[in-house]
Amino acid sequence: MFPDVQAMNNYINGGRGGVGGEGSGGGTGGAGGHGMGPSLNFDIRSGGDFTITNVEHGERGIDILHRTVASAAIHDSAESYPQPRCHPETRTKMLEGLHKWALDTDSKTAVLWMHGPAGAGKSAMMQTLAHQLKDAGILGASFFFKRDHATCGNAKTLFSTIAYQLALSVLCLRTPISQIVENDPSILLRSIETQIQKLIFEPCRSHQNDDPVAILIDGLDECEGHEIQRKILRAIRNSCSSKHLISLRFIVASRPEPHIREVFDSPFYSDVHRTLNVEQSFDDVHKYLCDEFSRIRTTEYISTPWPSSNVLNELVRRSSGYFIYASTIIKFIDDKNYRPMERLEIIQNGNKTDSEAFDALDQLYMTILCSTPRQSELIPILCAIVNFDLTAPTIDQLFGLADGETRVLLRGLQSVLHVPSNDYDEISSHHASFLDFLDNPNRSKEFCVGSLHRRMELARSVLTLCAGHYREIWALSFSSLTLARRWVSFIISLPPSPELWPLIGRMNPDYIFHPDSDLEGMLTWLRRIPSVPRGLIHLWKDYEYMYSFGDMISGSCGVQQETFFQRWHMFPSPKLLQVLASIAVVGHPKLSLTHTLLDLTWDELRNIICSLRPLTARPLTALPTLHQWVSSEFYPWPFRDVALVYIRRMVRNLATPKKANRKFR
Ligand SMILES: Nc1ncnc2c1ncn2[C@@H]1O[C@H](COP(=O)(O)OP(=O)(O)OP(=O)(O)O)[C@@H](O)[C@H]1O
Repeated sequence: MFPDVQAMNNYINGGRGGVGGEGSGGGTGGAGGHGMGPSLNFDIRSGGDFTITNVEHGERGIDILHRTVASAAIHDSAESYPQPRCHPETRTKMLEGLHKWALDTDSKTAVLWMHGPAGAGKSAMMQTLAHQLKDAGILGASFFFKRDHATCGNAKTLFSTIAYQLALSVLCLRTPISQIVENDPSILLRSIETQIQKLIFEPCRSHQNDDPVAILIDGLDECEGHEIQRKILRAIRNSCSSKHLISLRFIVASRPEPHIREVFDSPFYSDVHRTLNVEQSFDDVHKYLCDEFSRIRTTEYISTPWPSSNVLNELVRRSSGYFIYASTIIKFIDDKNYRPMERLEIIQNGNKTDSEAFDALDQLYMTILCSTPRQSELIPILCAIVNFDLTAPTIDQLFGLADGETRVLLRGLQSVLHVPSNDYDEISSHHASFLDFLDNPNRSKEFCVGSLHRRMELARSVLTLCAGHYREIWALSFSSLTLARRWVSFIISLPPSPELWPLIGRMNPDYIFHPDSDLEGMLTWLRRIPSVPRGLIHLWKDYEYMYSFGDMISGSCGVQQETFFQRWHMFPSPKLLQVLASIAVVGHPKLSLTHTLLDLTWDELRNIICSLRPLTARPLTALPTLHQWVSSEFYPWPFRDVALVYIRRMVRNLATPKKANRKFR
């Protein structure tokens, strides 16, 4: 299993019909008895993230597999639209070479590593290649990693997503892959080595397909964790040693990060892979710019020849042959809020002295930022965008701005930022290089958001927001949840500063208890400084205890509830039993739910849970397990009470119509 994965497998078995009635004499049989509804068995494993797999009895493996798929990672996913694609007649040679290699059944190599710097055009090539291979009928699967994305930013579903696509694209693999999952659905929660082995290599070893099958993995460096990235490469390599009836061709694209290069350069990979460096291409950029300017001329009814060939050549030179520069200036010039010719003039008037690849890009970003009004208000917003994934309304709230103000402030940055027109998608950068640029003081100078001063300013805004009321609708938006989850890691990345203590002490715990909150990290951070008030450490120790309480229960070897209380000569209060029942039912990271549903203040909840600390701190304390709390014969009523509170709440929610068009994730 992945480390830190919590999993719940629900096995849902179909209902049984009642026995038939008895016949009497020569008459007809009596009516059938009562049937039994479906039964639900669940098994819970502990860890960090939580995955629920409902396995319906008799369900096909392919359907079980489908539910784990990271659909946004697939090359033609609607969720990730628009994906970068190569402009027609660009990168043709490299694409042809890749195509040929993927088709070559005699090739000695089974893995190709495509590398190139940020913005070189790797993803655009991988997208284009995926479509070409699909048309040629040899695309087995694709997976496009996206940094920090919930499903595409890590490797948890990499091989199940690939296996699912293989089952659909290679006819002879459909039944074996489906059968493997059907026989053992827990395969989807195993280590990546086991998954690749069982879901991909074993079926390919025993089934025959004449054509090779290509598997494209883009942006390996965007997958969370260097060690996982290495593991993926090792797992792929291991497969090359065994004989398959189906020839698999892996194309892996990434930036040339040292830890990835090390794996490919090691003897382990020596004779099974090829490399392809995505190099600069001035001709391709020239072609792209010519075509794009011609398109803009037509759509904007510009009759004069524009731009002149000198200007065009200068732009090509400044791009250093990389598309990131070219595509950024086209987005800047093609902004429907402005006149294209004036926009091009702004670009031309930027400082022209540097020729290094990304100096030109930096100048471009500088020029774009300098052309925006209200820069001093813009910088804190950019700092928030660099550190968190946020929607425009969340940013309005974070900085106490009037509704819609963030959109107004970001209007001039459309060429570098994607600001969705709806209120529930997060603002993102068109290209990661813009965020890298903003973070680096040597590059972005006065616009830099990576300085300590800027980050402290953001920390104050975040903590002030988190000290306030937890608004339910606001809290349901994905971006505010991201903020609530990530604020701890952001704060503890700062050097400790006394000016933050009062704000940290005033935080509303609704923002604290989330599945990914690093409370231990926060406490370590606070303890590092001798001047931190003791009361603050005490408060956070309590929070940490409250948060870890559920873990203690689930990790315990288990004793009966009444044994537990008798052992410590304790007579549990009704409230304590209700709190335990609620934690057992909704889980400990969701303490906010227990606090709201049982109508307890945070101080009350803290006192109740922390009253158990002296008992659980004693060595060899065995706590009842979750199951024992829930099924207690000695104190059964708190569970009944809690169940009633929850049912009432659910009925009330069902009776309240939801706001139309609001997207909850
Ligand atoms: N051949 C091309 N034709 C048109 N646009 C391109 C081409 N190649 C890249 N681009 C554009 O250049 C920008 C950067 O390209 P891309 O995202 O593919 O780079 P990358 O090498 O994958 O970068 P990173 O390593 O940062 O992920 C994108 O906006 C993309 O649309």
